Amino acid sequence: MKRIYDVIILAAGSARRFNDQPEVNKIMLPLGGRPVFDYSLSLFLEDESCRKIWLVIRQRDRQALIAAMQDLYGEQPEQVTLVIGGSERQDSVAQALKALADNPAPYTLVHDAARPFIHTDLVNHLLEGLKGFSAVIPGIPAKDSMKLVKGDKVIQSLYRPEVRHVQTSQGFETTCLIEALNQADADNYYGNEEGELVERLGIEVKMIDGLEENLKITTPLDYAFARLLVEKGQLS
Ligand SMILES: C[C@](O)(CO)[C@H](O)COP(=O)(O)O
Repeated sequence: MKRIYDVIILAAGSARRFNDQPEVNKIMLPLGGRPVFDYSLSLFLEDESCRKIWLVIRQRDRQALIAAMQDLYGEQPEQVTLVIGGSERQDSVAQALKALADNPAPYTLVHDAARPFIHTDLVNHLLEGLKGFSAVIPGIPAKDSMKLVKGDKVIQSLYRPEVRHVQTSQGFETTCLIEALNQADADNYYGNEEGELVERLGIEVKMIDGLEENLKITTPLDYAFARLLVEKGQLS
């Protein structure tokens, strides 16, 4: 099996929507006896197609993360390079791309460390999709109706069958991801996620089916739900 992709795991978020204690990083919280970040880290460590893991962290979490990896693996695994993130998601991805630029893999995946229940099947579907597209992202159908609003005014009702909740991992040809980030930087444009930055280049982005269980731990309620799922043996 060829090691064809690198993954950028984003673990440097400010967790503004999680709590009012910036010193607590949700990706370090315990989930079934190990930290949240280890769920995706271990999946990519075990994936034979994955060459390197660029783990983007906050400077203040560095020591704690190194200590956690020592506990889990005896040492920091050699595939893992720590990168200090920027203030926004996009700045963090840009930092990682800078770090990998000398020797990029053909493909780069971007994953949220706060999505512990990513599955190998999803990673394989992304890689399959990248044979025909420069950017492939997963999404799941919206269950609720979705509306665009400005303040308290409804601007537009979205046609639900065409609406998706976007997930990570997202997969890219590395050259395409670098171009998308460079263009966004040149335009001083900040998007929600990397797929959007590729769209801005006029490049088609393929949507594949995400997984309902691939939830993101954004709020304390999400964390409670994730713990319940692990405790009940629904997910591991
Ligand atoms: C990329 C993402 O997971 C797609 O839904 C989401 O936008 C990440 O958001 P965050 O603000 O970086 O947590």
